[in-house]
Amino acid sequence: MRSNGKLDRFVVIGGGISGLTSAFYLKKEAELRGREAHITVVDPSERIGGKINTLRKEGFVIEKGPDSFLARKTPIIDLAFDLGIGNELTGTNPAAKKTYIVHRGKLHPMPPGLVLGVPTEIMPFAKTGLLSWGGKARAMLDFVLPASKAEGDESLGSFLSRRVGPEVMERIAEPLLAGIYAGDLNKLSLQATFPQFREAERRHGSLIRGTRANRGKGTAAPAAPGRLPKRAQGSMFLTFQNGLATMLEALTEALAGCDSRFGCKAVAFRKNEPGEADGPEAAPYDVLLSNGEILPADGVVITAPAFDAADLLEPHLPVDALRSIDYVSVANVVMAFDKAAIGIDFDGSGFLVPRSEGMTITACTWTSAKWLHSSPSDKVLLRCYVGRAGDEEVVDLPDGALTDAVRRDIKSVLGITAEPLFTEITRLHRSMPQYPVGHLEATARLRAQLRAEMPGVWIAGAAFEGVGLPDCIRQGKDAAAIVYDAVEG
Ligand SMILES: Cc1cc2nc3c(=O)[nH]c(=O)nc-3n(C[C@H](O)[C@H](O)[C@H](O)COP(=O)(O)OP(=O)(O)OC[C@H]3O[C@@H](n4cnc5c(N)ncnc54)[C@H](O)[C@@H]3O)c2cc1C
Ligand SMILES: Cc1c2[nH]c(c1CCC(=O)O)Cc1[nH]c(c(CCC(=O)O)c1C)Cc1[nH]c(c(CCC(=O)O)c1C)Cc1[nH]c(c(C)c1CCC(=O)O)C2
Repeated sequence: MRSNGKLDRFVVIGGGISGLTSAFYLKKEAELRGREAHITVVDPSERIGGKINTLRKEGFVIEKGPDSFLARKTPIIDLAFDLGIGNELTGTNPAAKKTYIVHRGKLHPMPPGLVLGVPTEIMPFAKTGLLSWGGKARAMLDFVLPASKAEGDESLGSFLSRRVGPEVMERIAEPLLAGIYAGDLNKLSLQATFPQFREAERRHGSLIRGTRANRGKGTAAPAAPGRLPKRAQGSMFLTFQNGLATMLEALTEALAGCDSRFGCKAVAFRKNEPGEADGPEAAPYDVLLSNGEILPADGVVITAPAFDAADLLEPHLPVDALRSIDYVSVANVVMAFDKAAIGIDFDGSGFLVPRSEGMTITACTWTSAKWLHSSPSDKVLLRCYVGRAGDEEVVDLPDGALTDAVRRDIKSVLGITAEPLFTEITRLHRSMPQYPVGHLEATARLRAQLRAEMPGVWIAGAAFEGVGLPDCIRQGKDAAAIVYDAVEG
């Protein structure tokens, strides 16, 4: 495959966590293989990191995008240690582990034993004020309803309403899962989001029984917790004590010697047939940039969102798999207060709001309680979320109207009327990919076509095999090995 005897040239499209990880591990692959690589990262934004966006201000560490990751998913922990920043990891405040759900305007603690909305302990579930007796009884039918014999994918919503009934789905599962995908459960693929649910039904004849059997298996602490700093051990969620941007800073340093084009978009992609392009610069692919530059490439990793990736690949391949991934727009409103002006000592990480409550916010994180490093000790930091599938117009309300709506909800649930010290609004348009039913097969087909028709080109990132930061990192790392294998031939 190599057309230039000395150098392997790679273009990474997208400077979010998937692309940066890919560039980092491409560099490592080159070292391992004893080869020399020239790597260029391209991104239309002037700012590195894609969705990751940490603001450090007045002693606060404010996450405007993702705020943490699941400790049991190790690729991000491996990357942290590969980057030499493992000692910066930190866990949630052990005194703020509870999560609440709003029901009829009031906060109810999530019953202990819920795993992703599935009850695994019967007593707390039986006692919760979140559900009616009918709703609880309907959920218990899961123990006796036969497992579906149908093969193939279905929606998360159809599965959950089949197994535990509409009330558990609407009052618990939907808000909880909206706190991951901001999605409509009736459209999200079960296989691409929670394949373990279907597996529980298949193997144990019941979602609840299966979830109980799996509880503790790989769900809590990460493998080899001993390598984590003490303050990170035993926590389900982790982050860095100076924010997720720590990872971007370490990656920037590790990628010194690589090239980048920030503020510049990849606009097209040319595949050169052998013999078609000549000269010392000739390469199997050319990536055309919005500034008119052409980057010759032996290997390309595309990590742009599916709709942007589709524009690039459309002239070469069928891209319906990419076009069928919808994206939901969300926003978050972060407010800082003087602790003295609030007068509540919150004992949880935050609360979720079911759609049926008719509020603007979908969730609220009591950030200063969940993450002790995030705020000075005499301050309170709240992060409120708006926008979910079917309710996205709210994201584009003008700043004043958005803040007013959020403050109305905070007043009605928490009684907070204090004036914020400052407010930070972040809008993330088309930011949450919604994996449609059949997503995994469609992705596999697309990748098989890429392998066959465009060796050396790969596609990875949040649109494909998991939206979580660790999943993006795993995909970026895999992409580096796959693309390098193809380039080395
Ligand atoms: C509000 C929000 C909260 C979240 N919270 C969490 C959380 O707490 N924990 C967690 O694990 N995950 C969370 N996620 C998910 C996670 O943040 C994302 O899935 C992940 O950051 C995506 O990384 P990525 O590199 O795949 O994509 P992105 O970060 O979107 O990067 C893709 C990049 O491609 C660039 N691009 C687009 N078109 C082109 C082009 N033509 N040429 C070149 N570049 C292009 C874009 O500018 C962008 O920078 C959250 C997501 C959102 C939106
Ligand atoms: C309770 C709650 C959740 N999520 C949230 C709360 C609010 C209160 C609080 O902070 O405690 C906040 C949140 N987190 C996320 C959203 C959606 C996007 C947005 O609007 O910003 C929202 C609204 C993304 C996410 N939240 C999470 C991810 C990562 C998912 C992954 O790694 O697969 C994302 C993109 C993690 C998360 N988030 C939640 C669970 C149960 C999980 C773990 C899922 C699992 O065990 O697999 C629920």
